[in-house]
Amino acid sequence: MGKADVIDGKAIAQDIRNEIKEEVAKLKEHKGKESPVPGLAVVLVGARKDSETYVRNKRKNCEEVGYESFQTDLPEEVSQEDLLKVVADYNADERVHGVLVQLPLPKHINEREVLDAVSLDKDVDGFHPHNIGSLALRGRSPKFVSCTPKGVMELLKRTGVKISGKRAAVIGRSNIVGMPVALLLQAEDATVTVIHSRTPEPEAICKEADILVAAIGRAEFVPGSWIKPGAVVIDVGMNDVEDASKKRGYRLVGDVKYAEASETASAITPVPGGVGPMTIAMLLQNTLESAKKSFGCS
Ligand SMILES: Nc1nc2c(c(=O)[nH]1)N[C@@H](CN(C=O)c1ccc(C(=O)N[C@@H](CCC(=O)O)C(=O)O)cc1)CN2
Ligand SMILES: [Mg+2]
Repeated sequence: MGKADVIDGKAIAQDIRNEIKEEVAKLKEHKGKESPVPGLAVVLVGARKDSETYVRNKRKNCEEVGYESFQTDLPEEVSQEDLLKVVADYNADERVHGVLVQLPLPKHINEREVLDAVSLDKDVDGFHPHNIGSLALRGRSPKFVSCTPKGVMELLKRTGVKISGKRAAVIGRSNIVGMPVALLLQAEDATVTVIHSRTPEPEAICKEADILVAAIGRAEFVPGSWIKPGAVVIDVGMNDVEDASKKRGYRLVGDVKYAEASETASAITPVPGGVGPMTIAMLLQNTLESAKKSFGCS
């Protein structure tokens, strides 16, 4: 296929888990035999297959690095009040250093109120408005950066991509990916343009971008002809496309036409195996940071 280097998010995420595992072992040595370990609590509402898979993977990854994990499964019809009570209990639980509610939530739940209810000190998803808002303010840093945007930045850093002074384009302006990624790139001194559904001539903007981040959730929206020669392409999209030849009846594609873009880019993330695996690796990293603060060793 193309000439671009493949940015192997799966392998980088494994490196990060190995690093975390070592740190947890050191933490245990440092704190002695009776030492507590980092703890992550996940709240899952309803029975969406995809959410169940992500939550199962979070648990598996916690086990791999030596964390304790806690999980509460609630029925689809759970009341707002009962969900908030579970969050409040985990907020107060000393064994727990990170609390997250798996998204999306059922329609009758007020998602904003739920995200606001997660303790700022345990907001390892970084979805609390205080954490997201701090990204936008110079001189202020969030306690936690949300996992997918943090994963994008980590992939760029670990691949040795220079960000300062570069032009970046971010396609998509969602609260949990596009907007924070744009702010993080800007904080690293990139000149960032955010492209959304009303942006005139997105193609012209993309063609100028040294770093292109696609996060709109539209299957293969970006053709290879939009890529600047030598650009680094980070594809955050995870779109299901029907495919009868696959066991699960669909295959996963990104927001970028991968084969075409690989001909022009210098480096590109695949889907699957690019940004996706970094999300949980960054969640583990945030949980470790939180635990270290609570143990007084950061
Ligand atoms: N509370 C949260 N909810 C959701 C988040 C989140 O960060 N916090 N992100 C997504 C789901 N997610 C983790 O929760 C997640 C999504 C995808 C992957 C991943 O590894 N994807 C693989 C492909 C998986 C597949 O084959 O289906 C990849 O891209 O290689 C990990 C975590 C929404 N909700
Ligand atoms: Mg800031």
